[in-house]
Amino acid sequence: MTKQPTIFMLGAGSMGGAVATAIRRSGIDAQNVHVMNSRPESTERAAKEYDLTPADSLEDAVREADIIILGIKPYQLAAQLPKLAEHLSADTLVVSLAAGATIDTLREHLGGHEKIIRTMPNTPVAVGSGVVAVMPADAVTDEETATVEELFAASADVVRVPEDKVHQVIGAAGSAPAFMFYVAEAMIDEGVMQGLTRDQAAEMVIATMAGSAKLLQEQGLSPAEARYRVSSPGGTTVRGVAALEEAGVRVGLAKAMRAAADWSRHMEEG
Ligand SMILES: NC(=O)C1=CN([C@@H]2O[C@H](COP(=O)(O)OP(=O)(O)OC[C@H]3O[C@@H](n4cnc5c(N)ncnc54)[C@H](O)[C@@H]3O)[C@@H](O)[C@H]2O)C=CC1
Ligand SMILES: O=C(O)[C@@H]1CCC=N1
Repeated sequence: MTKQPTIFMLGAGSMGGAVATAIRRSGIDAQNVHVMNSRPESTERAAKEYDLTPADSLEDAVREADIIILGIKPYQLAAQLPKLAEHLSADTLVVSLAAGATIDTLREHLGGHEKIIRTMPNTPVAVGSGVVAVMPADAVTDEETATVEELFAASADVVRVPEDKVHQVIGAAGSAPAFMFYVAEAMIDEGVMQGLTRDQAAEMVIATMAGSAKLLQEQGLSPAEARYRVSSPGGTTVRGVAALEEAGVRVGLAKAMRAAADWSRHMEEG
């Protein structure tokens, strides 16, 4: 393997932690992944949980990094990025995970730094089954983008998209695990309502969700075709699907994706 990059994770919470796990899974050693959270105790906790190296000094961590991953909240970027700017080398790659922060905004907060890759990941990267959309700034070379994509390759479907598609990506991937969890939660609750234990209901619903996704991926069927194959004429499934239609679940899911995308646009407008 060629020399490993030195990576600095600024903020390893829900998403940064998942990305840190992906980076370690890609084969980067713990000594080459430095982390800093809001407080020293939180930094120590994240370093332990994700098997990373705690950073003592922001200045040193930024100076030593080949790649900096921004895992802080969008509203913190304006205050925190200028602190990084003065220690950045021109060729340090800054990778943002943040919703609602454009490459132009990031560049401005980083004092004109050009080597920026915007991404939109989702939390299943933690278990090696995520999605990461990658949006490089114009000044980033294909080779630099590939270096970052390699960090995610073992943990996610990596998709390069133009930056203006990020809002649709948030609805379909970034926020979407929460929509799936919501569906799972509702189905588990109803299973309990009907007399299954919570453990039984959770096991069945989660295994069915995972199995259904795997079936679509492996058999290449459209979701509609896969659904038809479950639906016996005059049987139980068609009645269930009719109830979903009556309850407006299809429209509800579409509205959820649209609301997430609309809010993403709103965040970018500031
Ligand atoms: N949670 C998710 O599923 C997704 C989140 N994102 C993006 O990821 C980013 C992080 O979101 P979450 O992980 O959900 O938030 P979080 O609140 O779980 O994590 C934020 C982390 O930043 C750290 N932090 C706060 N202030 C800091 C400072 N001054 N210096 C260093 N670290 C600091 C906190 O200690 C915490 O670990 C956001 O920009 C969000 O838009 C993107 C896609 C999905
Ligand atoms: O809720 C959020 O704003 C972040 C971005 C996508 C998923 N979580």
